[in-house]
Amino acid sequence: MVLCALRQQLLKSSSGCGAWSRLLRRQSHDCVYSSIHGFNLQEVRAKLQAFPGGSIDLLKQDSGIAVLTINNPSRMNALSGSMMVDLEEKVSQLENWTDGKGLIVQGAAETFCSGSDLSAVRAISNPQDGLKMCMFMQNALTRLLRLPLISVALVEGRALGGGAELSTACDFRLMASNSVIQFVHKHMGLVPGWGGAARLVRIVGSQNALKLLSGALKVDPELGLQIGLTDGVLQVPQTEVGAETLLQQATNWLNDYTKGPAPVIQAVKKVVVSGRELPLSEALRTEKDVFGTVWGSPANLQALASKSKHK
Ligand SMILES: CCC(=O)SCCNC(=O)CCNC(=O)[C@H](O)C(C)(C)COP(=O)(O)OP(=O)(O)OC[C@H]1O[C@@H](n2cnc3c(N)ncnc32)[C@H](O)[C@@H]1OP(=O)(O)O
Repeated sequence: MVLCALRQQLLKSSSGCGAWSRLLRRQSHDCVYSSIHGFNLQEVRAKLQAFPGGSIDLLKQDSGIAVLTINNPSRMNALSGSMMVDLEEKVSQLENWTDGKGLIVQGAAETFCSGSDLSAVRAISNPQDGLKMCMFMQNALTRLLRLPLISVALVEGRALGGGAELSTACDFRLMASNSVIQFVHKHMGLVPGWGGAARLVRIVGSQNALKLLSGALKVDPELGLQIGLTDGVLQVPQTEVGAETLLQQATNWLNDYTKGPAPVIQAVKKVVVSGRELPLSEALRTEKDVFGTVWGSPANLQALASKSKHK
């Protein structure tokens, strides 16, 4: 993300046309805010680091599926300032993971995330600091959603406030049978600020989003399925030995969408992101560029040679 400001500068000084400026413009989509918006990344990072606690743990597996764990159990996995910085660093690592295909975001100790750490929120309750944190988290969560990996939020227990917003920064949400997603912002005198409202409207439509935000409704798996916030329900394992854990169930679910070579899976995600976010002409040009990376690739040539049938 340090590169954002540089890219913006290059964009301004480039002639405005041609492949190079198009490439720069496309890459600069990764950041919502940079120095031209008065956003100073280093300053915000330093401010957030003053509120330590917990961690964000990343496990990249040989299968190409990574697990990102929000780990602050004594505060129901609330996000401290240092965890926000940690999250952004882990997103950077995932952006550079060439062998990656999928990502599962989960909470430690049987709950997802209770939002931002209220002790940090109280300490930075002035508008200037609040907006800086908001811009930082919008950048980090936008980059999370745009990763060239198929991502799933595994929601167990509660996803509250910023935790609910975090769940919308994944492509899919799987809810454990005992779980609840709740945008509690109204009860805190707030609205979502980490991009959660914009993403929610795109996931469930504006009517449902309005109900969820204005009523601070508790979304259980049944309601989640009904409105399209949830893509599947996982059974909380009983105590018997041999029962599948929620993480195993989520991995099995994700496996259906991540079978195949990493470059192909990543290309699929890229064309969907551009279709979702760009105006049609630009999305079509991006699709052409991504198509160019897989046409004649080893996976394509191998499939052609095997004369595969799709019965
Ligand atoms: C972006 C905007 C935001 O995210 S604003 C934050 C929105 N989130 C909230 O308001 C959540 C507030 N917390 C709660 O409602 C409850 O603690 C929930 C999560 C329902 C859990 O209840 P319960 O199972 O009874 O446990 P508890 O209250 O005893 O909590 C255990 C310890 O965790 C803490 N905790 C919980 N959430 C937070 C949080 N967001 N920030 C900081 N600490 C949190 C509780 O204070 C409690 O700590 P302690 O054991 O009293 O020291």
